[in-house]
Amino acid sequence: MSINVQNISKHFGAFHALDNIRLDIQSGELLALLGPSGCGKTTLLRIIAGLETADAGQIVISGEDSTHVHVRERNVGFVFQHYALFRHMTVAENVAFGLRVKPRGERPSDKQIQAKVFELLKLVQLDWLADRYPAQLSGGQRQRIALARALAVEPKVLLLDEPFGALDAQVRKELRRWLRRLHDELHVTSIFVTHDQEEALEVADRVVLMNRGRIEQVGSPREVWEHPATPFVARFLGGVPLVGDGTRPLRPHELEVQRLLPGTDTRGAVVATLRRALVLDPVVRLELEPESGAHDLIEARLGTAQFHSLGLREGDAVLVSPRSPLGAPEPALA
Ligand SMILES: Nc1ncnc2c1ncn2[C@@H]1O[C@H](COP(=O)(O)OP(=O)(O)OP(=O)(O)O)[C@@H](O)[C@H]1O
Repeated sequence: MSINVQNISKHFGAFHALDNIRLDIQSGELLALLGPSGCGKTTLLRIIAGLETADAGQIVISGEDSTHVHVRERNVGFVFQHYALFRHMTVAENVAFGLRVKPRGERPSDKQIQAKVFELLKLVQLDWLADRYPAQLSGGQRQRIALARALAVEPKVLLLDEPFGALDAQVRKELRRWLRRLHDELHVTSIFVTHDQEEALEVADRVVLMNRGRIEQVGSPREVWEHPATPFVARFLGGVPLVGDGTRPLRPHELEVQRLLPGTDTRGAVVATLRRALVLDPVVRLELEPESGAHDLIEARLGTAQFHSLGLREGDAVLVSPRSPLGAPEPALA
């Protein structure tokens, strides 16, 4: 189901939380809303869901103006970071919930509900946990059950608000790959909110970068990564404005790092101290502290072989400059 967000604005008192948002989401797409805390991601998601009303603009779902359609009628599924499962119900009862509360005429039979629950638990690969209670599950398992519960009513649209936000880094990584595979199987139009750029770039078909209630850029992960449309996007994707004002911030893979030797020409470059080198073969992430204090820590990323050939140790002085030519191939991510 396609979704058209048409000129949506929202104020909270005098605060302008969303400013004339226009966005077309294609049927079957997995879209990430990415941006810093407070930029309006959740507000936009809640307006699409019908949990919040906009001051102006329309939400069109599948060609129908849904702006004033009640949340119950919109047929959207939700998974939120803290959208707890019902503690007193087993996993199977939780997943069945949305079907059991359907009006009598639409409610499937007990047998159909049981079959559907089993099918969904298999889909999220947790059918062996059907009789457990939420307290007996890990955080990651709980979020997978929350997703199964959201899918039970066959929503037209799936909305996920930082669904893996409360989980540790390793589980997050596993779950986002799993979510991508699940989406490839189901093709439910899905929007997920995250402030984690890696998560958005890895999982989504397209990424919407938001800043202070506005959209800065919409594009495929590759487009936004390779061609950030605004300095904000470049900075948000890890860039630093290395060489003076007015130039595009450079991202970690766009930086060259050399050992600082006596007599080295430092024009157009930044002198820094290597604070930390994290080897994540085939890549090394470097944290560099600029001498001038003009920047925060700078992150650079080198291939492991190149890093070893420089023979750098933590505490060494280095010279950081734009890699030339810009757009040289990025060392593969770990
Ligand atoms: N009910 C409300 N009343 C007043 N202000 C609100 C309300 N809901 C949100 N805001 C404000 O609107 C702005 C956008 O909030 P929103 O939750 O959409 O941001 P977000 O991008 O999802 O942030 P986060 O990543 O921290 O969840 C914030 O500055 C927030 O303080």
